[in-house]
Amino acid sequence: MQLLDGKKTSEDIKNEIAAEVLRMKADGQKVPHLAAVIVGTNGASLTYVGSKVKSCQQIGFESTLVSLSENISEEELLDKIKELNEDDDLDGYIVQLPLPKHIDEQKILMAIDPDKDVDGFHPANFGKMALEMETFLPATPYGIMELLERYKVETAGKHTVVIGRSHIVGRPMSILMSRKGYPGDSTVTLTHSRTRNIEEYTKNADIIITALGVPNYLKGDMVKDGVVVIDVGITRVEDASHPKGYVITGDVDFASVSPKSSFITPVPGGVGPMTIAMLLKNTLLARKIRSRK
Ligand SMILES: Nc1nc(=O)c2c([nH]1)NC[C@@H]1CN(c3ccc(C(=O)N[C@@H](CCC(=O)O)C(=O)O)cc3)C=[N+]21
Repeated sequence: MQLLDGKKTSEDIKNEIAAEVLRMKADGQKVPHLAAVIVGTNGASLTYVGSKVKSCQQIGFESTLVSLSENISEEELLDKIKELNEDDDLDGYIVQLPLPKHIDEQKILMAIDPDKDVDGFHPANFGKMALEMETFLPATPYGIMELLERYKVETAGKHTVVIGRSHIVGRPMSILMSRKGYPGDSTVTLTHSRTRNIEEYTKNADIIITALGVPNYLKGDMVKDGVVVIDVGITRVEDASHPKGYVITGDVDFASVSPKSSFITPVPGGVGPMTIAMLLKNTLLARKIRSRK
């Protein structure tokens, strides 16, 4: 069993980006500028946005945090988005999800300028991804592809089973793994809440990618020997014995699954940190594309 160390790999990637930022500076070029919009004060969202800002400082990016009230109207948020689209100094931004219920998420994501959509959530970018064109790949799936590549995990002709069909993880992941080239060329099954007898798929999978948000869902008796397991789940489970009052728990029952696996991501320290690194990589790409125009 080998750990796919997302913490270390994300540090490697950030160091690579930092070196490139230094070169840009030495050339007198503008450094990448990323903004994050956060509506309300969800604890997990704050943690994520906080580490994004910290990472920007670490690698020499400019960053802006746009903190908005939980009670902001959809119209006001759309005005803010328009402002960010028109801000020539800004290379890319994300609108942290989920948004409060009174705001139509789809409408907001559609309003983001696709050239600044470093999350890769806009339909134009999602379409480009599916058609194998150059674009911003959604950060979490992109991070998983990067982990597979850096650890030289074989994917061609393998049976990949994705659990979960969310627009930001499961669905794009299923597309990326079936795309031509490496990592990809996989035969993909996309399973979800309406799938019957899911173990029949997981037991026959060479690679399993779980994006469910159900702590410890995948058990050792659901997988075959030698399986590659990617755990996208990050649920805060209350635990009074820990200083923060919770533990971050994945979708995979690590104790029973890891002995049967060839490669496996830990939680925390797996896919999560990779997501942030790839968001930064997308922002670097956004800056490069904008500097050509
Ligand atoms: N527009 C948008 N884009 C996103 O990419 C996006 C989003 N909204 N909304 C929320 C989810 C979640 N997400 C995480 C990223 C990093 C960690 C991460 O670094 N996790 C650490 C643990 C951090 C902790 O202590 O909570 C780890 O797994 O090791 C977690 C979660 C990005 N998301």
